[in-house]
Amino acid sequence: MARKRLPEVGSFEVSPSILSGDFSNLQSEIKEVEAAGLNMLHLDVMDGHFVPNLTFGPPVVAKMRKHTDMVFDTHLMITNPEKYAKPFVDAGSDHITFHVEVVDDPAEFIKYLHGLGATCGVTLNPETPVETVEKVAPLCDMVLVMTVHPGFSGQEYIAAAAKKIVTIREIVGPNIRIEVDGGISPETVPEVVGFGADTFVAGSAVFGKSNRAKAIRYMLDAAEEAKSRLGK
Ligand SMILES: O=C(CO)[C@@H](O)[C@H](O)COP(=O)(O)O
Ligand SMILES: [Fe+2]
Repeated sequence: MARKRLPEVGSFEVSPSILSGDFSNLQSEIKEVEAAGLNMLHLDVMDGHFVPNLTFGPPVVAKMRKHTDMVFDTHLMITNPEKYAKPFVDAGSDHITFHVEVVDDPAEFIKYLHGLGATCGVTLNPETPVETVEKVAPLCDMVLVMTVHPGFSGQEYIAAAAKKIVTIREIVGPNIRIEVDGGISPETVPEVVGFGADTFVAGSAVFGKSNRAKAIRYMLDAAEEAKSRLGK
């Protein structure tokens, strides 16, 4: 089967974060969410410098790549994304999200990522003003809004940070995905759908549950219900 690409806008997508999965059993964790019909897998890359935690690098991505055609939605929480983007793409990352806080020329970097054949996204920490992504968000394929301080799964959703989605939706219009990451669950999904998000990263709310297919269904149902209720 051909490798998937970031889905066009028009659908709600759950991108389950493998950070909450069982790292000793990656193959079966991936198969379970793929069998539930998901298109994307969220890979949280941490360097112990930009964030106070460490996860994995390109060799692990290459091993995971052998087991799935899902879009590898790679969230680089690292100080030097310019240095490591290509090794991740070579290892099988389809989509690269970088933090605006650590890139000097985001527009140039977006051009570079597209040149590597990847789709790309910019993201910003909860305390980073939305103005920092104003110029470059429209150049991306998806914008990621952090609703926790990056570094760990299982943290509480920060509603004040989620409100930035409204402004970002105004900036990018309807044709670019807005992904939200941190504390996303069937309880918080309705609010972010109301703000304009369509792509939901979920660690604890998917891999933290024993029945992952059911957890994913709850999340997508909550999004669809919010959409009809709000007439979106
Ligand atoms: O980027 C991060 C954390 O830095 C996230 O992707 C988390 O892994 C999401 O986990 P939950 O908040 O959904 O448990
Ligand atoms: Fe993430």
